Amino acid sequence: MKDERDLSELIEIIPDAALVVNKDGKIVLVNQLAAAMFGYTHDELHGSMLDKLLPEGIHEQHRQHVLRFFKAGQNRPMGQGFRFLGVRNHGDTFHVDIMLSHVTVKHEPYAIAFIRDATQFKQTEDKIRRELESERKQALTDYLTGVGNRRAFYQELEQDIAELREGHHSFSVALIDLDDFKLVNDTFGHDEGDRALQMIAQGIREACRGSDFVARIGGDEFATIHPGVTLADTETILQRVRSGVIALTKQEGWQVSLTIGICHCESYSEACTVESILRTADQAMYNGKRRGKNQIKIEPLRS
Ligand SMILES: Nc1nc2c(ncn2[C@@H]2O[C@H](COP(=O)(O)OP(=O)(O)OP(=O)(O)O)[C@@H](O)[C@H]2O)c(=O)[nH]1
Repeated sequence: MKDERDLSELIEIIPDAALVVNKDGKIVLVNQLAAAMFGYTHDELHGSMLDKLLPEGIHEQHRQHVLRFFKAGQNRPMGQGFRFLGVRNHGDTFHVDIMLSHVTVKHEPYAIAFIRDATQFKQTEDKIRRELESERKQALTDYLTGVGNRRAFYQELEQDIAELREGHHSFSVALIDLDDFKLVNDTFGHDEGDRALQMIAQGIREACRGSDFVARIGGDEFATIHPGVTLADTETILQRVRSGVIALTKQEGWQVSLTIGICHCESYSEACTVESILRTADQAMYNGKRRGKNQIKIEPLRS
């Protein structure tokens, strides 16, 4: 670039908001589009510090950024992860995408910044992020009861096994099967059966601790994971689950009891796999069913 005049003519004809700052962060040139974007007249911005266009909270961070930019000597194309919050004349903030290029005028280094209002872009990004998050949640939630589904249960269990392997907390898994639930459907109808499942899921969740995980993994079968517990703690929690659900269903006239099988993992061993933990808890539950239902059974985890 030959001189400042060339540069000021150039930035007026480009179709983006643009400004030129020296290495102290002072605005030495600004085009009409940039002034309008930030709600100033050209003269109000010309000669001001760039800080004027940024929220106070990021002034220091931005100064460091300018220093690094002049030191590194590299340009930053639009869309390469450089987004700042701008502040307009009247104080409202908005997201801006910035492209930075080095320019030398009479042997002095300057930065030329092309600025785009990213408000719309940011809103779209946020919307997509929220939609993805909600889809992810839905994919892991049981549609009827709102607790986790089978897929979520497997994910959670795999996570707990991985943490146990790294030496973290012990955990227990319980399979909770409703006794003679068919009778509820047969007596009160399927819709009432659905309502019973919803209330039972809620009852199980309320009887568990906040850190426990509850899922419905089959029609009338629930599963829970209890991190950081001893076997005795697990029994206490599941006694509470059992008596809570019995009281709740008695109150509603359904009279549902539970048979529960527990597998406790105290420390990591080769036997700590999803399959063998579930097989063990299932065996315990099956023993409970065989011995008359409405009880809690525990099986040791074997390889
Ligand atoms: N309302 C409703 N019923 C369901 C749902 N999923 C499964 N069931 C019912 O749950 C009952 C399960 O029956 P079984 O597997 O024989 O079990 P059970 O009657 O609880 O008997 P035991 O497990 O041997 O004590 C069946 O009547 C299914 O129709 C559901 O989403 N909604």
